[in-house]
Amino acid sequence: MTTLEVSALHKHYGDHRALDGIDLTVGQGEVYGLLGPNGAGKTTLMKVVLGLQRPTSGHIRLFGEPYHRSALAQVGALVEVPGLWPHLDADAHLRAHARLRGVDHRWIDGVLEQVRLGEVRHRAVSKYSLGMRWRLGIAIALLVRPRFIVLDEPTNGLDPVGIREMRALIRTLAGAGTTIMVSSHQLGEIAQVCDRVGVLVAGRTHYEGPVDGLAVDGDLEAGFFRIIDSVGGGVR
Ligand SMILES: Nc1ncnc2c1ncn2[C@@H]1O[C@H](COP(=O)(O)OP(=O)(O)OP(=O)(O)O)[C@@H](O)[C@H]1O
Repeated sequence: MTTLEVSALHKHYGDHRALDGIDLTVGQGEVYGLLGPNGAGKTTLMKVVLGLQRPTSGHIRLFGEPYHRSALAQVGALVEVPGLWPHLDADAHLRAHARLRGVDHRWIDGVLEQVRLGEVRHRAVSKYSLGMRWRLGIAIALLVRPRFIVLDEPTNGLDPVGIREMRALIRTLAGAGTTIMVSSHQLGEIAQVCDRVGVLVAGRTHYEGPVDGLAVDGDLEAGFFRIIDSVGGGVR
């Protein structure tokens, strides 16, 4: 069973083709890495999949069914920096989101443990590190106990410790059977955590397959740049 199938997906802003015929498939239980230079269309793709942007044309299937917004109840997402209230603590954030999404408050304890924020649940978010803020964003996404999680650059701005924690969290979630799509500029991170990758350049899919298949003589970066160079640098 596939979790996500995207075919011939277009999103145009006037004359600008942010997505110019994307094809990709995310299998159930897979950690799928979305790679691509700035402006490749990674965030736009995620927003379209999450129903935050309307596609210009193309097809999406979620959980094996034609796209329908009701399926989004089983999808958790963190796209761009999580919107948090600095003066509130993690507990208050999760209670507010649980109320909004009709989720039982009893999940909150478990979710806080999953992202390892249990000990600081009563500390105001203004005193959190960036890594802790990202983890709270993921905790909010986890409240609905999603089958599929979409994470847009969750290691952006994190130090090596924060990156390692995020990697561990992604692995834990995947180990529990959740399908994950994660975008990143960190090739090494993607290689360590993902089963398969898709490389987008200028709104199109230029590679999809195992991480190893992207590398040239074992060099992931060389493989990545070979793709980008083959499409004129992907500059937009
Ligand atoms: N609302 C918008 N209106 C017009 N153009 C947009 C809009 N959103 C995105 N774009 C353009 O669409 C293209 C794809 O942007 P997108 O943010 O999806 O790329 P990305 O791969 O996520 O880039 P980055 O790695 O920098 O986050 C870019 O050229 C961007 O300028």
